[in-house]
Amino acid sequence: MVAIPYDEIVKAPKALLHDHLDGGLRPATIVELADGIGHPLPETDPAALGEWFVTAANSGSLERYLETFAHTVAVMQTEEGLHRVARECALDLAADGVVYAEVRYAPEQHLERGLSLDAVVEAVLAGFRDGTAEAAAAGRTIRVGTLVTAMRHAARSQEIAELAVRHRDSGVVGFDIAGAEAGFPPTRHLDAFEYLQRENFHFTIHAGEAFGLPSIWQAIQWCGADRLGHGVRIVDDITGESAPVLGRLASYVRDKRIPLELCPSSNVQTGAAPSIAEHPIGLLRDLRFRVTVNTDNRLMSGTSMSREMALLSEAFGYGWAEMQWFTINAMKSAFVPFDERLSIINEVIKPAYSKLITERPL
Ligand SMILES: O=c1[nH]cnc2c1ncn2[C@H]1C[C@H](O)[C@@H](CO)O1
Ligand SMILES: [Zn+2]
Repeated sequence: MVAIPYDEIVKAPKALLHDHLDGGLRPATIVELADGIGHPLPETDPAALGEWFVTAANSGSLERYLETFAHTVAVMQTEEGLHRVARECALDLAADGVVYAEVRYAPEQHLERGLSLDAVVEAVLAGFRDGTAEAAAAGRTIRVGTLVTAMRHAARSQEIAELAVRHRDSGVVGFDIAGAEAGFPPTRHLDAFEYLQRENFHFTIHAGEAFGLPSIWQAIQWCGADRLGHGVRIVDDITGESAPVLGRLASYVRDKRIPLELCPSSNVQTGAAPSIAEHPIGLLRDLRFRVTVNTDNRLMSGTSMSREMALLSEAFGYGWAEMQWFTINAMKSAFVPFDERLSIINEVIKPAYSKLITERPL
């Protein structure tokens, strides 16, 4: 089985739908910003801090994995901090060959030093605009859309949904709920989802990661989610080894082409999958669910979009055709308008992959 070399994956265009802004900081930036505000860190050497995040997040439990965010959220409490983190995020994704990204974060977690919700959103949007412009000037075109997240254990989702809609014309392309899943079903936030539907807005819901089918069912059938954040436990509704049989929910998800935002490394860390090689992405792709590949938290997983693709290529023997399929699936499922999606597919993704397939068949 031949895997695509990592360096070549970096050069190929990739689309990313599920990446947390507060899960993707550069370790050196955390050290500098933490120093400026007197926030104590477990490690002060950037390389050691990067390793600390990955080790601490390797807990096998979503709840413990989420505890590591205390150190990133702490340094994202000022306009300068938020702007810097967003700018660097756009630059890092562009350098990794990501041409389209939706990056999410929860504004309600960034109010500790007196910022308003709107000020948080504006600082992040400005950071993305500046990072995107710098990347373009260096010859790397990336489009970054923001998803505004509400925390599922809190009770601010209606307010956060309204915040997202208020900024829809300046870069916020969707809404999400995140945080611990068990005990916090998506239906707690039904008012917010119904409001978003009335506003013709888009949303995804973290579901089917640390909790199973009931969470996915509620996200889709009660809340009307456009996509599933993770959704990996949909495999619990698929039986039969040699000839898979889909239950009613799995059939519905596949029939309706509901996008699954799968995050292989993150799923291994939180215990949602035993290993990359045994990750349900193999089965779900074979069954032609609308599978997309994502990073979730680049810092906590020590990963990147290229690394996730490389791991899958090694584990499943995926070549350019599969990588193009994942990338087009993501672009088809993006929350930006149809014409923008189509132009990235037809003018950026397809030409690049046909060149790769011809010049370097893999
Ligand atoms: O994979 C995840 N599942 C649930 N919640 C998550 C995941 N990754 C990050 N979060 C949380 C922690 C962040 O502080 C928050 C907003 O980005 O979302
Ligand atoms: Zn996530």
